[in-house]
Amino acid sequence: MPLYIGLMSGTSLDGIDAALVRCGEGRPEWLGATGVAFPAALREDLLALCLARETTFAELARLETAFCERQAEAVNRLLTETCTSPSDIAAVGSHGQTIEHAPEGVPPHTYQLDNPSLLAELTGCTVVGDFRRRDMAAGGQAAPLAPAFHAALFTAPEHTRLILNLGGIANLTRLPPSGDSASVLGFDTGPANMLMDAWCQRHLGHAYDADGAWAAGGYVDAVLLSRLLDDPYFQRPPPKSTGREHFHLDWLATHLTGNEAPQDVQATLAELTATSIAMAIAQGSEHSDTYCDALIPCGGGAHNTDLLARLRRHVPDIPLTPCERFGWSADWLEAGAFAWLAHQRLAGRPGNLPEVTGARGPRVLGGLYAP
Ligand SMILES: Nc1ncnc2c1ncn2[C@@H]1O[C@H](COP(=O)(O)OP(=O)(O)OP(=O)(O)O)[C@@H](O)[C@H]1O
Ligand SMILES: CC(=O)N[C@H]1[C@@H]2OC[C@@H](O2)[C@@H](O)[C@@H]1O[C@H](C)C(=O)O
Repeated sequence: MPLYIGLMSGTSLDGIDAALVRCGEGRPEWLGATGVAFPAALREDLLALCLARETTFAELARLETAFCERQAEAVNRLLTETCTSPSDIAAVGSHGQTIEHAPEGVPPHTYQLDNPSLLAELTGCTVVGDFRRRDMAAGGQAAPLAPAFHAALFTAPEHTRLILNLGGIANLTRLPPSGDSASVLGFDTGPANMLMDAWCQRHLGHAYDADGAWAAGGYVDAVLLSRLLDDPYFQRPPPKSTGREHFHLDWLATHLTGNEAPQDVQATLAELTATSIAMAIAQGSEHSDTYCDALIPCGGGAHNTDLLARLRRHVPDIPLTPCERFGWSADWLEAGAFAWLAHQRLAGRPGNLPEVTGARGPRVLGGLYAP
């Protein structure tokens, strides 16, 4: 079965994840992975671009090139670590760095910084890029795309499973036991770590709250929590997707009185993530009479013990089941999704689930860049 590399650099802006995956007719198989952190200056520049959304073409090209060089570093390191050569790789699936995601914009748009042509030159591999825009052109949200991959990986007869990605943003996939892709549910539930990371950076100077220890020592401010949960995004029915454009520190500031202790705000943000996920799980169960037997957390937030404890309290009936039990690491699942999506592209098969994204129909996603 052919080998693929998936590259994902998510909304947390922490760096590039690369996963080596064997894809064929059966379940995708995880073979190895590596990560390349962004140098601090690149991270700052990317974050500034996401927040200010103003730049020059020359600056855009500089960032795109620097980003692409880090991607090539990740691919080449993964090839070395796994004793694999570029000729063994059917394709590299490159997500790119989301700079702006505005499915409700006029016109709707989603922009991922990427240069698949340069990546093909730097790695000697075929590259598939630009995965999201075809779904959006067909009227979809262009996100989340991972649910189709989750379905290929985790669907099992007689099991209803939930996959929960805890990145900057949280997205939930609900897989029915039937394997009927039309019944898969998937959407972004709201912030996972994005607000907690930004608040932690502002008050402690740390990129994130390791294990959620700071949040665990604070008190949830019930009034603030209820104000945050009043945001219409949480009540909106799917299809829906979101990002940094909506959930940022200025959004949080509009709900603060200024008298809150920073640590209590952190605890409240952790509770916001857990509560909004629990609401999304309940929403997903409304039209189903099957019992969910596994909630599988993935993404960096799967390491946040405080967040997982809050989730357990909100959803006591569904066992939290480690991704590793299925032969995959929670840290590399999203990168694996883009390896699988590249495989779908080469096979001429759709990558989106229209029931998830709201697109007019299934579409083959991504453009192909030969080496
Ligand atoms: N030990 C840990 N304790 C607490 N949080 C952690 C830990 N390790 C990672 N994280 C969180 O995980 C985040 C990174 O997660 P991940 O790489 O899955 O996000 P992403 O892929 O960038 O985002 P998205 O899935 O929204 O695109 C960090 O920013 C941090 O908040
Ligand atoms: C526009 C964009 O980059 N969205 C990401 C982000 O990160 C998590 C969530 O928001 C999800 O919708 C998506 O990524 C995953 C890989 C997806 O498309 O399934």
